[in-house]
Amino acid sequence: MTAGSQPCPSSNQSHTISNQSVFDTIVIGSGIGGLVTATQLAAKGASVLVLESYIIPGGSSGYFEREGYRFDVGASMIFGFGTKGTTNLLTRALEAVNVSLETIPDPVQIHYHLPGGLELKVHREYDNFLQELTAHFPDQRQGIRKFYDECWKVFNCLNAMDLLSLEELGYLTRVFFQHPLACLGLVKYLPQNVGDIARKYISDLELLKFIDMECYCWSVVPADKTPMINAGMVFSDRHYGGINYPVGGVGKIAQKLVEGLEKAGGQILYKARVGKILLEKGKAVGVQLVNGKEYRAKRIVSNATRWDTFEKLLPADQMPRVERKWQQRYQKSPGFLSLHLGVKADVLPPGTECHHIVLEDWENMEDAEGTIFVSIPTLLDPNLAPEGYHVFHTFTPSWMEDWQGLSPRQYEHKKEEAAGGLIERLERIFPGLDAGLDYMEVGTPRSHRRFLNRMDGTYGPIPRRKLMGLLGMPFNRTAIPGLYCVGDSTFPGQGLNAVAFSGFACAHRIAVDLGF
Ligand SMILES: NC(=O)c1ccc[n+]([C@@H]2O[C@H](COP(=O)([O-])OP(=O)(O)OC[C@H]3O[C@@H](n4cnc5c(N)ncnc54)[C@H](O)[C@@H]3O)[C@@H](O)[C@H]2O)c1
Ligand SMILES: CC(C)=CCC/C(C)=C/C=C/C(C)=C/C=C/C(C)=C/C=C/C=C(C)/C=C/C=C(C)/C=C/C=C(\C)CCC=C(C)C
Repeated sequence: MTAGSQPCPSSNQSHTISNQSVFDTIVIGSGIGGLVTATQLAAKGASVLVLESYIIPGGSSGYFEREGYRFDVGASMIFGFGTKGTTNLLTRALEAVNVSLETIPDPVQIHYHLPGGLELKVHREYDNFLQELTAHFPDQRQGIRKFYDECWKVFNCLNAMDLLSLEELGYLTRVFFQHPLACLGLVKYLPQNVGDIARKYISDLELLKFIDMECYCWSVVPADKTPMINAGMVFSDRHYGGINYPVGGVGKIAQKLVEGLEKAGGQILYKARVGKILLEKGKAVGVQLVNGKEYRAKRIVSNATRWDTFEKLLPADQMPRVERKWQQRYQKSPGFLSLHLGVKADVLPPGTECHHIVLEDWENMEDAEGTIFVSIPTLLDPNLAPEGYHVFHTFTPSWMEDWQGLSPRQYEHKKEEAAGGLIERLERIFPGLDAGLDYMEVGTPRSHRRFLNRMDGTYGPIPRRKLMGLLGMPFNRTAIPGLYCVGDSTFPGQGLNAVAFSGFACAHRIAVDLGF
């Protein structure tokens, strides 16, 4: 990825910001977590300034354009655009600032191509999915139904209530009186992981490996380390609100949120890289950009990862004890090696689905370049590529260590070699892929660190060992008064709908703190 032909940011990108001495809130970073916090607060009447180091908003949900193709940089399978219930947090976040986005329903969440010829589609229709899975494991029929039905129990609890800050006693009391059973249900599942529940119902080892993959492909850890609350959301919402792709690409979500933010009186500044969070008497009072410019606010929110926040924006040697403890529980997941491909349309057989997972040997599921993810968004929105071509985003876990200490030539060579290996493996599913290539741009964890500002290019935090479900994930307040975190290193973790939740919660907590 190079910055060369990035799209221009929206119109008011002059570097002047209204002459305000102290904002109610400054948000560092315009990922979806940061933007949901900002829009929620602006909608409540708070004065908000978002500072984004890049030239467009969105972070991992951004995009870039090359030769008529529009590529999503990271997030590609979008939850949270449902039309009913309370868990459709992206729809709600947009609505709160009077904007909306057209989306295209995806009939199949994932087409799995797994070891031993296990070919399987997760249909939007729950019963169709269960039928297809049961056809592969007929003697596990009951267990399959019971396991996935238990995931629905979690989802139904969440989908019954307003989702706001669990750090705010008034909300907790209200929600408990309104939905006592749903709250008790969630309390029961908060410390649990998927693996233990799956093993209650399922005995077939291959099926348990499949459940591992069902978790791994979004949580980057197997079922034993994946919190049940998150699985309840993912395994049910894909059949409830569904997976829906934004018309115009994933980048539109952030663009619309910015439009809503500005309509509500909030401001955003691009190319504004925060170098330091300013503290006075131990309290966060402002930020300093790397160019020396300072902005002050009553509350500071960091949408940078926890590692970036507490090791770079604040002095690493003064890290609060709770943050050290958090680092003992969670580590950085690998980043991704991403191939952004433009491919001739005739490579794809009719009926090809948008999202694919490819793995040849169960032993390699968690290895670097083990599992391959493919997303072909032009099957839903053809306007993202020139006529007759598709966008073909292929990515696979990859560690920063493998890309360091290389000369520019070695780095380019290694990228080409890795891309060649992935394309060769994908030829089994998409014969003619290599010959049909029209364009290729390769991103590595180094690209993610450079363009998304994520330490080591990580996808996000993963437990170092089996933890008690979600109980170890911090909420939005931090040990530093006046400083909050939002995004995928806060409860409940990775995923656009998950970071949208963290944004709702963070804004709610700040609004109560500031008396809005
Ligand atoms: N990283 C990936 O490759 C990837 C892939 C798929 C999905 N996702 C998803 O993307 C979401 C991440 O969302 P998020 O809200 O946590 O944040 P994010 O990482 O998407 O966005 C953070 C934003 O903060 C900006 N930023 C960081 N440090 C800054 C600084 N010092 N000054 C100014 N700006 C700064 C970055 O440029 C970025 O725009 C998660 O849902 C994750 O699961 C990520
Ligand atoms: C009061 C009392 C007593 C109590 C209380 C209790 C309570 C209330 C509790 C509550 C809780 C809550 C609210 C919670 C919440 C949660 C949530 C919201 C969650 C969410 C989640 C989500 C998620 C996880 C998502 C995710 C997703 C993802 C990550 C995705 C990804 C994807 C990918 C990567 C893809 C790829 C693939 C291909 C391409 C194939």
